[in-house]
Amino acid sequence: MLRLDGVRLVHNAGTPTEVVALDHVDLEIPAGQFVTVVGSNGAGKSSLVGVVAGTHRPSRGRVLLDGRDVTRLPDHARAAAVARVFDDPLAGTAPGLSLADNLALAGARGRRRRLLPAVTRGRQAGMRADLAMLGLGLEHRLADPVALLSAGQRQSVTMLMAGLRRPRLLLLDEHLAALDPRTRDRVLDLTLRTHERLGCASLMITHSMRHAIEVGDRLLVMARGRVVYDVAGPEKAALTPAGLVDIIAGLGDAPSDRQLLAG
Ligand SMILES: Nc1ncnc2c1ncn2[C@@H]1O[C@H](COP(=O)(O)OP(=O)(O)OP(=O)(O)O)[C@@H](O)[C@H]1O
Repeated sequence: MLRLDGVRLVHNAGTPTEVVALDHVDLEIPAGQFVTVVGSNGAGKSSLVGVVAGTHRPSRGRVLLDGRDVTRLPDHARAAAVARVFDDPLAGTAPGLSLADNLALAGARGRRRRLLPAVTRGRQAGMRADLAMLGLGLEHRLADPVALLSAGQRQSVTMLMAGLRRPRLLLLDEHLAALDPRTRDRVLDLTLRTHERLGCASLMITHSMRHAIEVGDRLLVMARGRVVYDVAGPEKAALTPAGLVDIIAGLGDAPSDRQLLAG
């Protein structure tokens, strides 16, 4: 589904602040596979997501989605196929619009029609059913502006909206990082259900060693812009948080305090 061939990404190329964020990245993720990604601060994880989403253009190499070369396509041209959820819970929703309008827009995203679709009674009932699954009481607040929701409620809605777009690829960029433990578990549960329901490929960046090991089918470790460790199945299941920290530390990248704390 997703394929990267020899991807290199250089920030601020040709200037004194030039940084090689990705180098020689070859990666193939089939539809239905859920991949977790860990690595120290600055290892290149967000750069990888940016290259796949189309916000960063590689200096070398190719990005293919379902066999189609999208390397030169901007992010908005990939929006129908790729949904991205950021670590900032306030980033994924339009605060001035109602919850109903945000959900309606999510359903229309990536399609040709740009106008806000009418929210019919039937659609409202569907929205209420989706929101009820979050267990946050949001099914009674369809008319409220999203700005009135808490950060955790907004991130839950953002995850719901990502699924409504029926993407082929879910990019989760530390999307659980800012949430309290209970909301984090709910959003993770919703993430996994969305992945299963869509049968899409998913790439989840995390600083939680436990999530990296316990969630998904395959685990990648990045260091200095490269994928340096790639495990799946029993080998992944046999890892421990402490062992994974040791692997990262052994790569010469000191694990951050955040990783150690996240365990
Ligand atoms: N827009 C940018 N301009 C210049 N350098 C950048 C930019 N974005 C990232 N970098 C640099 O590229 C490298 C990889 O950064 P990236 O954000 O991909 O790492 P990361 O693994 O996601 O880190 P973190 O865990 O801290 O979020 C770092 O050295 C970073 O400073």
